[in-house]
Amino acid sequence: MLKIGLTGSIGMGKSTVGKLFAEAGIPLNDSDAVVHDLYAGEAAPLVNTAFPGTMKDGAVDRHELGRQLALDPEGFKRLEAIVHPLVRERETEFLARQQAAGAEMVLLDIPLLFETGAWERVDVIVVVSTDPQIQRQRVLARDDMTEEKFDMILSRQTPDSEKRRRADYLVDTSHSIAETRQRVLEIIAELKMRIANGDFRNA
Ligand SMILES: CC(C)(COP(=O)(O)OP(=O)(O)OC[C@H]1O[C@@H](n2cnc3c(N)ncnc32)[C@H](O)[C@@H]1O)[C@@H](O)C(=O)NCCC(=O)NCCS
Ligand SMILES: Nc1ncnc2c1ncn2[C@@H]1O[C@H](COP(=O)(O)OP(=O)(O)OP(=O)(O)O)[C@@H](O)[C@H]1O
Repeated sequence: MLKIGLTGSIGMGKSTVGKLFAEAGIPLNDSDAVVHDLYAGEAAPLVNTAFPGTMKDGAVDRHELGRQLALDPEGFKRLEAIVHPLVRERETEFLARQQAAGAEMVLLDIPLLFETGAWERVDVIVVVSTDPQIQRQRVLARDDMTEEKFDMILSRQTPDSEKRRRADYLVDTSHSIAETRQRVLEIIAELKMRIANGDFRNA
């Protein structure tokens, strides 16, 4: 089973591209979605112990957590020590399920693919990118986003230039969704060909 790692900096279009792979029939594990799910229950008491006042009705209040982290960015280390092992467990379960189902390839959407060393456990790296102006425009258009928060998140992520350099495949999201979908289908077709050619030792 081929493991494709999907990554990209904030606002580059990673989630959108992940969905396009899923629509094309590739099983997807979305780490940001897993975090959302964990915050809705399982992880909430743990996060609240480390960051008092961040639990509301049994779930993590992301706005309050984001506010506390903006005041103390060092807190990310404590938060990641709680969240990342749980995310990793869910990923392992996903892979076991897909392997049992006989999937030919799967997509792991991991925003921090390079930062956490996850790149070492995937077979192929797909990086989603666009130019910095489009990225900034997209992100600042979101509710609950400020220049400060955007800059803080960017500063915690591997630079786009390095991501592009380390990519096996690049998806440029500067144009229409239709063009992006074409690119995704092209990558899938090429990977299927490479699997058939025996290019990957794990697939
Ligand atoms: C800081 C939090 C509360 C902000 O929540 P919010 O809903 O406002 O933003 P969202 O989760 O959609 O993330 C916005 C962007 O920041 C990126 N991001 C999230 N966490 C991190 C991090 N620890 N380091 C760098 N970038 C991060 C996301 O990939 C995305 O590009 C939230 O992102 C969080 O709890 N992060 C810690 C968990 C984590 O490390 N997630 C990364 C994927 S496993
Ligand atoms: N060709 C395109 N491909 C992908 N996204 C596009 C494209 N054109 C416009 N967009 C828009 O750009 C935004 C990208 O958001 P998306 O949530 O996919 O980014 P992300 O990289 O996953 O962000 P984050 O890292 O914050 O989770 C969406 O609003 C999407 O509709």
